[in-house]
Amino acid sequence: MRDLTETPPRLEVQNLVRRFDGQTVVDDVSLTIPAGQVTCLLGPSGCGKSTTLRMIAGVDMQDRGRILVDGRLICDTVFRIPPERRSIGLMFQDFALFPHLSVAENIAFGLTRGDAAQARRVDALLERVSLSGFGPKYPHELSGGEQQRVALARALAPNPRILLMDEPFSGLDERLRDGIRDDTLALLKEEGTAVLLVTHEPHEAMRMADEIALMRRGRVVQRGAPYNIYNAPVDREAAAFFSDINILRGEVQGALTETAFGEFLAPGVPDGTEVEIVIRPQHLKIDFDRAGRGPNPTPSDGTAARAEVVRARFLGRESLVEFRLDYGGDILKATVPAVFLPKPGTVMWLMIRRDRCFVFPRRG
Ligand SMILES: Nc1ncnc2c1ncn2[C@@H]1O[C@H](COP(=O)(O)OP(=O)(O)OP(=O)(O)O)[C@@H](O)[C@H]1O
Repeated sequence: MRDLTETPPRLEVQNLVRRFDGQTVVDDVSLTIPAGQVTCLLGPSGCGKSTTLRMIAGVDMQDRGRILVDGRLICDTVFRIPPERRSIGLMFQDFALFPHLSVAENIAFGLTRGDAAQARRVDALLERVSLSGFGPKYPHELSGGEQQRVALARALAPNPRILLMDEPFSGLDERLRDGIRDDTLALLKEEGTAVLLVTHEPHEAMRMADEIALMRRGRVVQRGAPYNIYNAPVDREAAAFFSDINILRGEVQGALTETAFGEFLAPGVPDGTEVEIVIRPQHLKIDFDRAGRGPNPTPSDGTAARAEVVRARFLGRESLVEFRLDYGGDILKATVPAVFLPKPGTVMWLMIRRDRCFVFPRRG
């Protein structure tokens, strides 16, 4: 129960369910977004992100659940405020600018027509998205990035309480995207709008979000700040969504599991349970062989394991080196933020940053 003196969240989604042809595509999704916060709904293609957004926008209707804006019910399964009265702005991947309207007319589209305040708002937004003087132009005269900025200005013009964005950067040139993401975020923060942004790109969510809601097969499996989602994933799949991962397998005996890197703690896991230890490639440490010996064990990195280089590639920002462990023969990938290209067959020693690996009971 919420304290009645507390300000309600700008957007609250409670237990949304949507089924198509007997298939549940959105399965008990709940979200809360305060004013001024950007939440990214992140997940693979087909997991139900856009369907969730469409229900909040009011262009699709849920089979179960409620949607509230500033504590006021806007939609449940019997009551429904129409989309245009929800004070929710929309911005989609294709920008959907009206081709027969000028830039200024596009931005003014959702505003009360014809007053001086409207003209001022359009001018201010054009200036804010660095398109002063573009008002009389038409969408086909603009680049993709410029169209994106007009679409953003149009969505924000009526001061919506909430802005829903569905893959808003995916139509843009990859090299421009990060700059446009940063500019967009700065504007959203200035306006103080609550934003729900749908994306399948972890990089985009990490860059834009105050909070990430990680979605999989219709369900939100984890919510939290980008740092927490990345560094404390709920399961192996959640870890793998953000980067390549390495997996070591073991069986628990006495709350410990034995690996090539020594023993790992598995507190509370019953004896005989198979576990997976997940490590991101940047959290493997590489050391040289010293006449058949590796570095000494440390409390933070455990025991070193002997391995041979299988392959090394330079990727621009980092080198990716694949190793085969002597013990068990597993292949592990390590990244090094430098040019590091040891020859195949080179013997090296690997250590694992214990504070950066996750132990999960093995599934299926
Ligand atoms: N109107 C519809 N009728 C039937 N099935 C639908 C309908 N809309 C969506 N679906 C199905 O629901 C599932 C979720 O679709 P949704 O578009 O929400 O996924 P998404 O996570 O946004 O994926 P993407 O990133 O590819 O857009 C998909 O399997 C899709 O085929």
